[in-house]
Amino acid sequence: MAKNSANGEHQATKKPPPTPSPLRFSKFFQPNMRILVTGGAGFIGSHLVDKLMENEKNEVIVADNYFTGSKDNLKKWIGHPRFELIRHDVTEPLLVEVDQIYHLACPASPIFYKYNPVKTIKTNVIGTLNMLGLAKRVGARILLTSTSEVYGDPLVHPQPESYWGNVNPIGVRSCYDEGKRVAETLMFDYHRQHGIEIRIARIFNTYGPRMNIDDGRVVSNFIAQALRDEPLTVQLPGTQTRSFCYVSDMVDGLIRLMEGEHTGPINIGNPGEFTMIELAETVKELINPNIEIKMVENTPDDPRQRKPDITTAKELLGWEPKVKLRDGLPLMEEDFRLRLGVSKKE
Ligand SMILES: NC(=O)c1ccc[n+]([C@@H]2O[C@H](COP(=O)([O-])OP(=O)(O)OC[C@H]3O[C@@H](n4cnc5c(N)ncnc54)[C@H](O)[C@@H]3O)[C@@H](O)[C@H]2O)c1
Ligand SMILES: O=c1ccn([C@@H]2O[C@H](COP(=O)(O)OP(=O)(O)O[C@H]3OC[C@@H](O)[C@H](O)[C@H]3O)[C@@H](O)[C@H]2O)c(=O)[nH]1
Repeated sequence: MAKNSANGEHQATKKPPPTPSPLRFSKFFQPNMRILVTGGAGFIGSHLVDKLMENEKNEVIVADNYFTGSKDNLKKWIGHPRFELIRHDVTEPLLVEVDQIYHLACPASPIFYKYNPVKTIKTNVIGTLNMLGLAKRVGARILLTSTSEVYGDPLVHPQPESYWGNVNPIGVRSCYDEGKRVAETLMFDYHRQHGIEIRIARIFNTYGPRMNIDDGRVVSNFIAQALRDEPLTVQLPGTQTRSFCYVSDMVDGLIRLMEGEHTGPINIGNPGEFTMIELAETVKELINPNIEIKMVENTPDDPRQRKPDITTAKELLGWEPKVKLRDGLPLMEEDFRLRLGVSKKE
């Protein structure tokens, strides 16, 4: 068992970080916090950018290759003096002077991460190496958005951070879940070997406005299907469970982790657990009671259960989610209605 890693006990021999720019000590220059968000044009990333931009002391730089993200998600910030957007693939090195790095860049929906698995694993491994190299060079603190998928098809339920997981290393999901596991390893090796300040969030299924309409993940699929009067496609057996976190809660957890004193890994997710049949029934009840629920084939290695143990997040970050599924779904419905051009029937 890992020795309580969530308590930040992996301190090891620390080298001092590089000396900050002389401007940092200038009496006349009050520098802002310069923050890089990789994958900031995506779903969680763009909500994180919105929150970071609310603080006038923050300058935000987004680096994204637009594989699953879009400039549209950031349109309100383009042209803002504290905001910069760079088309950049994290598998290539990046040199920017920053104080913090939120490293999110990686396709997250299974249909997208399986589309080009070699690219997905390169994004996780080479992309994380590049961002760690940057953190080392400029002395930045770096937060990795890891995933509940590091627990694979978990044999321990709910999943605490101390659980090492049950992952198929050669399956069709491995490019993502093994990729994230290696990314976590790299984070800790840079921390132990080079004294880099790291933070690791293990994110559980997150949903909310701005998800791609055809993203392929279950909540966006069901809402889009309900609004298009199409059957809700529950993949067999339908008894598999997930725990869904609303995006504003997620962003709050990520910022607390970055600003706090603990390396993690820390689970960030909502412990409310639902079977996929229950989720379909809830969407049907809330959005379109006339819709059919259809059972369809599943894909290999689909985890049968998933629920975060968030004791660590509560204790170390003072964080817990506030938005219940029944309250979050209508907020997402509103956004999907606008984008699909489907108005509510009176
Ligand atoms: N949403 C979830 O339920 C969830 C759960 C666990 C972990 N995560 C993690 O959170 C992060 C964000 O997820 P999301 O749901 O917002 O996904 P998303 O697909 O909406 O966003 C990912 C962003 O990364 C960009 N990107 C992908 N590959 C890149 C590359 N090589 N270089 C630069 N940019 C690249 C995409 O264009 C996109 O803007 C990911 O790291 C994901 O693994 C998400
Ligand atoms: O239309 C659908 C889509 C999906 N599903 C089911 O819904 C469950 C959740 O599937 P999703 O594709 O939304 O997401 P998964 O939980 O499999 O993976 C996610 O996990 C955490 C993150 O790292 C990623 O966002 C993603 O990999 C699965 O059991 C899947 O079989 C359906 O029943 N119907």
